[in-house]
Amino acid sequence: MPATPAPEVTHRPDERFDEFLLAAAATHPGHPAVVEYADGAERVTTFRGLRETAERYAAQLDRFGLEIGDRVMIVSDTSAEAVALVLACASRGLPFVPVSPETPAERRATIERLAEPALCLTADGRPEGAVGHGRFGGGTIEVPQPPVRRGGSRRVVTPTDTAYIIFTSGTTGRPKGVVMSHRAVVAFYRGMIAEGFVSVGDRVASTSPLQFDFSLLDIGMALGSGAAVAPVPRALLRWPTRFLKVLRVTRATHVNGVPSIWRQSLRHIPDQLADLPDLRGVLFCGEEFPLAELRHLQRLRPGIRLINCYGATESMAASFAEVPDPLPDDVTHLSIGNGHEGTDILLLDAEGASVREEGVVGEMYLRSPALMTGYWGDADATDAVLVIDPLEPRSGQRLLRTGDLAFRGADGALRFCGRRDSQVQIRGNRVEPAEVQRRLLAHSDVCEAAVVVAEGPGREAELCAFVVLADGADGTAESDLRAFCLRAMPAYMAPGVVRIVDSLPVNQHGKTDHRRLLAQLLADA
Ligand SMILES: Nc1ncnc2c1ncn2[C@@H]1O[C@H](COS(=O)(=O)NC(=O)C[C@H](N)c2ccccc2)[C@@H](O)[C@H]1O
Repeated sequence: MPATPAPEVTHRPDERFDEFLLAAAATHPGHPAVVEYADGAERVTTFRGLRETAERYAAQLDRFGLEIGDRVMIVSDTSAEAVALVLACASRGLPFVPVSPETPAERRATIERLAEPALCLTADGRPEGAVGHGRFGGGTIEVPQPPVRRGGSRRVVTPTDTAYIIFTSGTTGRPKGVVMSHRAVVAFYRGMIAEGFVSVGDRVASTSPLQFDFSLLDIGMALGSGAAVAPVPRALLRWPTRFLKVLRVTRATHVNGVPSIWRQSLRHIPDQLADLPDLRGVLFCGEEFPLAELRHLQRLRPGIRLINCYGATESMAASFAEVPDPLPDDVTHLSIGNGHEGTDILLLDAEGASVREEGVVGEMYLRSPALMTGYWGDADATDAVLVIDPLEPRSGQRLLRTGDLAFRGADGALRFCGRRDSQVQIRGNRVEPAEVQRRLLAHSDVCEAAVVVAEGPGREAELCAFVVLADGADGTAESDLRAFCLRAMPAYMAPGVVRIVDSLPVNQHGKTDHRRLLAQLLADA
């Protein structure tokens, strides 16, 4: 008798963010919703427990008489309590603004100045003095100096109201607040759930900080499917043996994260990675996964499902593409697909005309119901990226101009090939640093590479490469790597500087930190 498929979760149209995430509480109340790692053991919060805690927090929030649209800043990593508070805020139409506890005080103050939250709640017991500052935990909220009630005119929360604001780095140094409505997030969640990555009973390990929308993807992917999210404690993530222990103890069936989270395990404890009993899916995003590392992961975990998720915070994400297993040796670029269900990614040339030919590079524009409302308090920056449909301007429809370059493969699917704004002219020739990085990664002795552009007044732009060699490849010199590039690309594309280093710095989101590499270069100049 074939096993009857586990009954999936039923959703209804235009659910609020919290209604979407708690839908499974109606059909699977006793199932795990959040599985935390606590002192070597798992601590389970069921969907019923999560809903009850969210209701307690909502009742606590009601005491402050806030108005729909008032912001609540939440300073916490992902946890059952933080997810419950996020759900409570969403149920009252209070946009949450997640900030990591390790955020430097100055940046947190900047975000607070921009967002002007009515409440700023931290997870730990630190008593906060300022008005509206307080703490949350165990279903209670304590604010020594509550905000002044301002009364208001709003009546009900609508799908176009703001669910959250994520502050991400802005090129001008001023953080940009990405405003996401209930409708946009739930539209994205529906598109993602339709891909069928996880199902009831699965456990999705989440490795991104709550302030990074990747964590919100993990929470939506898990809870929206009736599965559990298993937050990996930030302090353990950087130790491969502890990271894998968390995955083992929480019985993670799926792990979501940026590519760099796998680097140390692949290098130093591949056998432990091979032995994890429950792992059957990995979703990665945020930057390209070095292909040698990806192939290594496939060899260690035969049959594992690898998903390349592409997208920007302005739409949470945009596409999912399965990595072929095994990844053919001649593949140099991973497919990012053509947009998840309900979206379409256009490829346009500099004149705004569609690019259809295979292999021709264009810029991606995203047509989607999951687009952000705009940047918080910055209409000009919003208009620069939410542009009128270039194919039909009369409609007034807005598309996200991604700033990302791609080309179509023989299968018609898109391949990411760098950022428009990272292109540089070297001796009059256009160069995409990502292409030089990819060439270096193709060297069998190279396991990590990054290419930055050193430029300044009165000096030629110069490509500088930072390379981490694979274990045992000590004989390879910088000159060998430069010669390797020259064998496949014109001289102006070969990096003028090649630095062999022990590791590459990553930023707070786990992505290669190009700014730090540049600073290193300038400091040594
Ligand atoms: N799979 C990729 N290959 C290659 N370059 C990529 C890729 N995913 C992004 N990127 C790059 O990262 C940029 C977006 O950076 S971001 O705004 O900080 N957001 C993120 O990185 C995370 C993103 N919001 C997200 C969250 C949750 C799931 C998926 C994606 C994109 O515009 C791309 O340039």
